[in-house]
This record gives sequence, structure tokens and C-alpha cells, in this order.
Amino acid sequence: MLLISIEGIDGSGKTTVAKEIVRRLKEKGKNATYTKEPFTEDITGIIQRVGWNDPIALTLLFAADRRIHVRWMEEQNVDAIITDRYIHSTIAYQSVMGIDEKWIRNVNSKFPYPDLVILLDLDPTIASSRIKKGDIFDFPEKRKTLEKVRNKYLELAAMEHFLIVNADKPFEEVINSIMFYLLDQIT
Ligand SMILES: Nc1ncnc2c1ncn2[C@@H]1O[C@H](COP(=O)(O)OP(=O)(O)O)[C@@H](O)[C@H]1O
Ligand SMILES: Cc1cn([C@H]2C[C@H](O)[C@@H](COP(=O)(O)OP(=O)(O)O)O2)c(=O)[nH]c1=O
Repeated sequence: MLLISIEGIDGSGKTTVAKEIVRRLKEKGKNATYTKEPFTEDITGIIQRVGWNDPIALTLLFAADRRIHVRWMEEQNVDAIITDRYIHSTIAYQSVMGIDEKWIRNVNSKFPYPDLVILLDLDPTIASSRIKKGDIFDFPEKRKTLEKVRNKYLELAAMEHFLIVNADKPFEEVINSIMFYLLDQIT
């Protein structure tokens, strides 16, 4: 089973892309499933109450949520799981909040590393203008960090060989470039 994570700042197109990848893989006869983080309603509710000022609590809460998510993913009998955010969301967002990256990696070290990480890279101003659905964690202090989060993602992408996609391109171009790469890897 392939574990593919889709990463990027809020509004970069992750949900749309992840769901379309699943649809196109199914069209090709592959058994694929869409999933997302945060995964559990309970922990999402706690994060909403805790707010965006305690990065230690956030790191631990996202990791607890991820543990439950990983157990769920391990039960799936599919060719590919496409997850809309995963470990690198914590590394990018919480390290920018001042948390030591090594500690974040330690806290997440029991979880499977993704086979492929796709980074949708987009300018935060454009990304914010695209957000129509309510942001579940709409904290002003988070919005201010998105430029730094974007740069952290780009740094991780270079180190860990993500597939970087320019999310400023029309959707068809974005998805076609991803599928071109993916179908070559999968078949
Ligand atoms: N390449 C693109 N060009 C223009 N709009 C896009 C593109 N990709 C996604 N969108 C739109 O941007 C909005 C945010 O996308 P979404 O998938 O919800 O982002 P995310 O999950 O990263 O927050 C949606 O309305 C979506 O249709
Ligand atoms: C999974 C995860 C998410 N987050 C943040 C990123 C998003 O701002 C928010 C999740 O909200 P969500 O609405 O899923 O994001 P998006 O707007 O990209 O669809 O939580 C972290 O800070 N750390 C994490 O580990």
C-alpha cells in the first residue's frame, strides 16, 4: 500500500487535488482512498478550544490525532491512501511556532513515513483569497505565519525530495502534472 501525503499552506488546493487523485486512480482501476488530518472530531474540538498560542499542546494533540489516524489507515485494504496533510504539517506549522524540529520528529517517529509527499506551493495571499469554506482553525495568529510555513515546506521539500507543484497554475495543469508523475511510479 502506498501512502501519499498532500501538503501545503491553507488554501493551496490540497483537498481538491487529493480527491481528484483518488478519482483518477480509481478510473485507472486502482483502489485508492481519500483521508485527511486532523482526523478525529474530538481532538479537532480540543484544538479549537486550546487555540493557537500553545505550540507544545498543538504538537501533542496533532500527534495523538495522527496515532488514531494511522491505526485507521492500517486497517484499509487499498492500493493507495491519499492523505490531505500528515506528519510534515506538524513539522512545518509547529516548528515555525518555535518548536524544535527534532522533538517534533521524535514525537512522530512511530508513524510510517509517507512513500511520497506532494507539496502544493502557493503564495499565501493567493491561497487566502481562494479559501471559501470556513477554516476550522481560523486564528489570526496562524494566518500571520503562513509565509514562514511556506518557506519551511520548501526547505523540507528540498531535503526530503518531495514532488513540488506550482499551485498557482490552472487546476487541470496541477493535477495533470501530478498524475503524470504518479502513474509512472505506481504502474
Ligand atoms: N489550481 C487552482 N487554481 C484555482 N483555484 C483552485 C486551484 N486548486 C484549487 N482551487 C480552489 O481553491 C479553493 C481552496 O482549495 P482547497 O482544495 O479547499 O484547499 P486546501 O484544502 O489546501 O485548503 C477551492 O475553492 C478550490 O476549488
Ligand atoms: C495536521 C496539522 C494541521 N495543522 C494546521 C494546518 C491548518 O491551518 C489547520 C487544519 O485546518 P484545515 O482546515 O484542515 O486546513 P486547510 O485550510 O489547509 O484545508 O491545522 C497544524 O498546524 N499542524 C498539523 O499537524
